[in-house]
Amino acid sequence: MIVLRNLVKRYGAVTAVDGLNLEIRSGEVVALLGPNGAGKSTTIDLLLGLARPDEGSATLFGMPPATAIARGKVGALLQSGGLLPDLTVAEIVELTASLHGKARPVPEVLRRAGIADLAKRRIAGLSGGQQQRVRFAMALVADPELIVLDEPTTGLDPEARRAFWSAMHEETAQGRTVLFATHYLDEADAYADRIVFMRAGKVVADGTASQIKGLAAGRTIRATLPGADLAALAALPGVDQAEGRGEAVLLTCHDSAAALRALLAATDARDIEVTGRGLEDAFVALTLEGAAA
Ligand SMILES: Nc1ncnc2c1ncn2[C@@H]1O[C@H](COP(=O)(O)OP(=O)(O)OP(=O)(O)O)[C@@H](O)[C@H]1O
Repeated sequence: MIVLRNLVKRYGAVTAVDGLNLEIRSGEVVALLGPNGAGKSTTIDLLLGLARPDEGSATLFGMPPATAIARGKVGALLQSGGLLPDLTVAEIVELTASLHGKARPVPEVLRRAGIADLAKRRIAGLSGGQQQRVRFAMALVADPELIVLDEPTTGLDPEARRAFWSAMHEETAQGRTVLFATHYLDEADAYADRIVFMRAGKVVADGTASQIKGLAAGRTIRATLPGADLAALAALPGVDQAEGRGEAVLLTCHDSAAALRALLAATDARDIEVTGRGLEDAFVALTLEGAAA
């Protein structure tokens, strides 16, 4: 559905996107994650045809982006712009609908975006979060097969974020493909089937949330073990490092199952907890790797 081949975009001395390759298949929900300035928004601009690549190509549905968009196959929610302040909420969504051959009924779309009660309000008087929901309604109204969202929940309060994702869930249950850029690790973890991690204009990791978390290597075992011999624990199979914490020990492991078996066989450890690393650890690890490179 989306094919990006060797995409390069330069702004003067800055290479915002640096030889990016990405394919997204129909029905996938993909998060584009990465630190500030990684090139997420530029990638979205290139795939929507809003910026021209210096090298490489972007195709949507096998067509140039502008053609796919003109056919109403793509709905997009961008970070800013796109709202005419003097129109009412219903008017701007109707105007967007009128630009497309097929469109969903406007009242249904306003309900889905949680703004049915704002239909007669002028855009200029809305809060930032309410305007963001209007953009969401505009993205949905053409009944697109692909929805592209650049940081869709920025400016939304926690309840509005939850409502937004619940609405998105209903949309994806109908088989839509979604690509969203986000800074919120919990959103990528909870809502994406696949996370594409970008850094310095390149894709540096691509997989399910648990595969990406796995890149922050290993799990931690915590157990109560008074008077532990830390050197002996560090030498157990599967263990990389052993640290003391009062009466407890903390084992960093590359193979937690082997470490657990050995720990139980060799010691009287009790109150044992095994925890995986989170997406935050992976985010920091992937970002720092780049800083060191
Ligand atoms: N119009 C522009 N002119 C000059 N530089 C730009 C322009 N747009 C982006 N850049 C630069 O390209 C790089 C990538 O920016 P981009 O906005 O794509 O990153 P991002 O991952 O979306 O960041 P953020 O998470 O902060 O929104 C940054 O260094 C940015 O300063």
